[in-house]
Amino acid sequence: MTVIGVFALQGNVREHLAMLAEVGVEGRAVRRPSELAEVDAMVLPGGESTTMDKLARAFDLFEPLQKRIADGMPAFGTCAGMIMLANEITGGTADQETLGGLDVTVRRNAFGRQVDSFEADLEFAAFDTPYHAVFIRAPWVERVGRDVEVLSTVRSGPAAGRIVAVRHDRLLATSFHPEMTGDARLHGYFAELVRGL
Ligand SMILES: NC(=O)CC[C@H](N)C(=O)O
Repeated sequence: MTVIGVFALQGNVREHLAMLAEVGVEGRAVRRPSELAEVDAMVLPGGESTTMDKLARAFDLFEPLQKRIADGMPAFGTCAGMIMLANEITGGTADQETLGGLDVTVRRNAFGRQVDSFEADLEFAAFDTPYHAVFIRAPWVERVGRDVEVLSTVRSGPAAGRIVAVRHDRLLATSFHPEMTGDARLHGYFAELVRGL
């Protein structure tokens, strides 16, 4: 039975667990290395990436997480979670570190201060109908490596063309919060990826 952990030191943990339940996967909150050792994959939620970085280190989760990801554990990073997975970030604080693994450069708070949050309908090749996405002080992807697949971009407005969902092998990342709108299709997509291994 597949078990997907949710990084539970910060962020919308309950909402992600509810989405995983909806797509028929056992979800489990992960706060300790011993809990990480028991899951097949991880969701890294939104929140504040600088705080997540510090908390992960304070709870001795940073290195075990980094190692599991480097060893091929699937991970789904959303918003701050996307930042945590990125190999490279811009707009970070001087001492901010990421777990890495996802060959992209991500710009933090990219959509500008005046647009703290917004919603947009996105197209995904894997879905028949648009996916309604909620962005909160969101990052965007500025560079993608050769093996990274762009899953979705903003369709209109000043940020048109900006990359907001990517997949790199077993790593999936979105700029937005897929746990907030009741649409479990991205969690379903991730669960399929994990089950297919
Ligand atoms: N909603 C979010 O996760 C915001 C991300 C936050 N701006 C960061 O840089 O970590």
